[in-house]
Amino acid sequence: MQRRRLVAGIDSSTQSCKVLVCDARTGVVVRSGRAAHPEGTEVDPEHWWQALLVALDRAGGLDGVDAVSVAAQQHGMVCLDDDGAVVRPALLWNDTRSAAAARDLVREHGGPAAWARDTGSVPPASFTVAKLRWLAEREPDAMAATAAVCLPHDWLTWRLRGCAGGLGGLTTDHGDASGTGYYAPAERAWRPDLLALATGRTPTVPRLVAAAEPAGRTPGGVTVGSGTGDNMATALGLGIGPGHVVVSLGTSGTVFAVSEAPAADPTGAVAGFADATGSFLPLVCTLNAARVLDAAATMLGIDHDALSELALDAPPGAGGLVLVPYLAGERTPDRPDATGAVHGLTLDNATPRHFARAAVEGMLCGLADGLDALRAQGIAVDQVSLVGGAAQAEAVRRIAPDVLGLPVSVPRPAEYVALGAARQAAWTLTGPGTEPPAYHPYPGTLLYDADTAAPSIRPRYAEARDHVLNVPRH
Ligand SMILES: Nc1ncnc2c1ncn2[C@@H]1O[C@H](COP(=O)(O)OP(=O)(O)O)[C@@H](O)[C@H]1O
Ligand SMILES: O=C(CO)[C@@H](O)[C@H](O)COP(=O)(O)O
Repeated sequence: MQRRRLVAGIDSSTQSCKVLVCDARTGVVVRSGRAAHPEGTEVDPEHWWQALLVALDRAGGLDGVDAVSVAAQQHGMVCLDDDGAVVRPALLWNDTRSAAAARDLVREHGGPAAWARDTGSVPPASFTVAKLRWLAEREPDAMAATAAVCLPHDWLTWRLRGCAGGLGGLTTDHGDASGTGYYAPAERAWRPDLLALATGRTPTVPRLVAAAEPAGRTPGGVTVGSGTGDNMATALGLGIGPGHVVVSLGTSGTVFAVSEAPAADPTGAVAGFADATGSFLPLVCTLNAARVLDAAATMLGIDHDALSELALDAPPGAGGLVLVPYLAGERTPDRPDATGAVHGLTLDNATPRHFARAAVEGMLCGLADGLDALRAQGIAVDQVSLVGGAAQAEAVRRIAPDVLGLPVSVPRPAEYVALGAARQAAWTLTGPGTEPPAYHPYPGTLLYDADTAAPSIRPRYAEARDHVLNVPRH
């Protein structure tokens, strides 16, 4: 009898590292492990590596595993010197200190329309290109010491491969590369001119590896897939097709779809990413999702289950109380210096339950704006799937259809980023020219419908949001 083949998928996201070891053919999870990442928007990549080793160990290691792939938080700036050592802690996607650098770059390369045309996106502070410009201006010695620049998943993939080939052995995939700001998704090629514009130099960038192509092997001989960004991996894990939109509520809130055509939104709301299969992944990202609920629960001194119960005990619209959720600044809309705000407070709605409801509604309204931005780019929206840590809250699932204006399906809670990475690893075993295996490992998707009696929540939110956005920048 043939031995069952196993694959490992790794999700190195903002808050933690998760590992799934799965049956290569079906995606059924055989074993799993996780480990926490440190807090903060600037992190020494060594912490990710150590968390990966712990999570992998908890998942039983790579024993019997035929292939492994890493998916990770997008955009993070990992700078390496000539010897391959990390030059300084990585600036993460949610670090906004590069906001002015992003604005300068947009102007210098001819404005938003030119960036959208050339790279599919108008780079905000989150993109690697803006972080590199910040580095060149603020830490020129670190920039001078930077011989190569790569992304979190590139670096972890290289470490898994024992750093084989030195800096020249670094690899990436087209999906994650499309979040750098120096890559053209429509041409599937790097834009060294834009890297030079940001840095004044031409550091080495990783070799682009196609979908289903291996990046190499671990020292123990396990095949290593190209890996990808965490959102691209979610799309692979869910196996989404045209018309199917995903709303992911992790540290970031993302709204995305798979598309056959590259996006180029000059308003900057939609990032025109590539996906991990050779297609495209138009995506809207907010800086404020699960942590808005974390903060609301902390403020009320309760846990997530109690927050969810309270929110469901308050009327739709929270009696006019509106929470604008820009707690970490915001990326969409591009207001890195914005702060959160509470509007419409009255004696009647000044209760924990109204506040809990306003937190859930405010977080979801940010994503509903994202859905509108995707539609404005001609993306069909027939169905919405809700995933990520905050999708586990019953209040989020039940309120989401009212705010998003669509029925919402909630796939069984699972680690879809890690599952997508595992699916990519399995695909690497069959190689280019083949289809990825069909994974249906999680029956039990729940469908939530809109409450037809719910008042419209979004107009009030839009009023409060615009009030916040109209506060002059200082
Ligand atoms: N039941 C729940 N209700 C609301 N939020 C939750 C719940 N369970 C987990 N979370 C939140 O989800 C977040 C982690 O989600 P995850 O998708 O793993 O994030 P990331 O991929 O960014 O690391 C944390 O902020 C956590 O507090
Ligand atoms: O910046 C983006 C997408 O452009 C984020 O979605 C990051 O990729 C982080 O993801 P999570 O840790 O929130 O999953």
